[in-house]
Amino acid sequence: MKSFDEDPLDRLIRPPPNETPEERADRERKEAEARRVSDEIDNDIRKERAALKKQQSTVRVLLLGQSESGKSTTLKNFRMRFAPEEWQAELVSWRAVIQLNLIRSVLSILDAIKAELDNEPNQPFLTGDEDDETEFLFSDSEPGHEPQSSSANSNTRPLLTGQHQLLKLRLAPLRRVEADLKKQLGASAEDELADGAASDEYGTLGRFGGDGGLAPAGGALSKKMTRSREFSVRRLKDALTRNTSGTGTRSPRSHSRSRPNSDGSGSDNDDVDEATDVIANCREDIKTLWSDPAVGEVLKKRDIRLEDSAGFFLDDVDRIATREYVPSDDDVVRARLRTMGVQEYKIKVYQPTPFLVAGSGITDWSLYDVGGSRTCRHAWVPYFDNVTAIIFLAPVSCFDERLLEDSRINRLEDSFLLWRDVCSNKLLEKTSLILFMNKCDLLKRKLKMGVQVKDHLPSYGDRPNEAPSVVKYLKDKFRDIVRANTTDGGRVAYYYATSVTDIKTTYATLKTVKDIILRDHLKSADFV
Ligand SMILES: Nc1nc2c(ncn2[C@@H]2O[C@H](COP(=O)(O)OP(=O)(O)OP(=O)(O)O)[C@@H](O)[C@H]2O)c(=O)[nH]1
Ligand SMILES: [Mg+2]
Repeated sequence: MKSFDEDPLDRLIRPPPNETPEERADRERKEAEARRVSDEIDNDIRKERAALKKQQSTVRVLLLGQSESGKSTTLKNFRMRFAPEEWQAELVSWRAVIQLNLIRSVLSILDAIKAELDNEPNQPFLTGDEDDETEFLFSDSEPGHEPQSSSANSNTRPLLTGQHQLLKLRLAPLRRVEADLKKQLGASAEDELADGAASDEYGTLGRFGGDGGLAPAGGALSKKMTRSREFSVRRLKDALTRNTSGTGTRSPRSHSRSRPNSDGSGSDNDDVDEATDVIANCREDIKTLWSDPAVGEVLKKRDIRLEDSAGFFLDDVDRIATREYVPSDDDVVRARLRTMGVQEYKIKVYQPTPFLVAGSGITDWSLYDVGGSRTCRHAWVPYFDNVTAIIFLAPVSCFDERLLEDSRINRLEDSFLLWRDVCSNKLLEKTSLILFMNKCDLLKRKLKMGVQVKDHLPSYGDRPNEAPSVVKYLKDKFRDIVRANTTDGGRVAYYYATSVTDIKTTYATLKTVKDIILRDHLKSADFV
């Protein structure tokens, strides 16, 4: 009689009766192989689960916005505060970038001097599309700005003398240093080509063409002149590692010891690379150039405002053009290096209670910094998948400026269109939206100088021409775009007025933003 206690499974796996030793060995071999395969599968499943968990627990933040909106600057602030060791280790390798920024300003002045000495007319920044009359939200009256005619120079007394000619010659070695530094950082010919050759093939996120139809703005020429010297690198981390030692991989000076400094003191530091040495030798000449009233007049006449351009370090020559120069936090935050493609930064952020993940105080963050010019924007979309938060940078001081890559488009208009694309993108439906209305310091400066918002943004009407009122007005506009472009009109976005070159106030904002992102992340991952 069959026992009810008998385990049916046991019966199945029980060795057959009368098993020969050979049969037994064969069975055991097969069983061992089956166990090995089973263990392997279990292992793979475990690994996949761990990877998925890690991916889900990684906070992914995308920095978006047009070119020169402040994305990389925001990222630098973030890394400085939340990955301080890595930041400190990287500081010295930014020296070459800052030196290049400084040289760029000097060479822009030398170009202007050359143009003046050659009696070249001030070239207006034309695109060939000036007939397009389409109006959007913005108008382009810029009272008082008239392009200069080519005969404007001929009747005036010469501003420059032989002294300026001499200064130009003495500073000429900086052209070679510029080329050397770019090579060292790995700025490719392709990158430099991209500087001036942006097409309008891509709209905001690839969907929109330019419909501003506006005449060129006054500041465009000055921007164009400095922009043509702008550079970028394919992989910032690689470029910086090449310079990590500060002097290590950079070529030692070869000729400079025989040359006295422009202050006549002679060079005394043998352990310095050639670029730093040449720049230090040029210090006094750079100062003379920048403080010269006639040069100032030439720049003004040619509508070149270096102070307003990215990576402006001419007021810091005394500190930077030395052999001992080590960049400060502020310098690195203000340094300009155009982003190409998408650059990923992984950092570990320590988060004290109450947002602990599975008992650990550390969260993995992946921050993505993207190139903001129109030709770069098609590269953003693949990163929209599974992104925790977007920090969108909209420079609010740009209400009277044009895109460098398409001078028909007002920069503020471009930011609105881009924000609209982000808000309405299905892939980003669950993503936290954080808007930085950036460059408030420049907005204040511009309004103080008397630039009228309503002249460029007619709908602003007779509201006060003051920063708080402008920021509030723009915030409402951005919020209206969120409401109009999301399925549930109640989607929450977070708005901040920022000046991200101010590292102190930005720290306060970033602390709040970090908490918001983490809270939303934990909520969506069901950790809380
Ligand atoms: N005064 C001022 N300058 C700013 C501010 N934010 C950024 N900048 C400067 O503007 C320049 C451009 O900033 P980036 O952060 O490089 O701009 P980006 O958005 O990364 O630009 P792309 O890499 O071209 O897409 C830099 O020289 C910054 O120092 C700000 O709030 N105030
Ligand atoms: Mg950038």
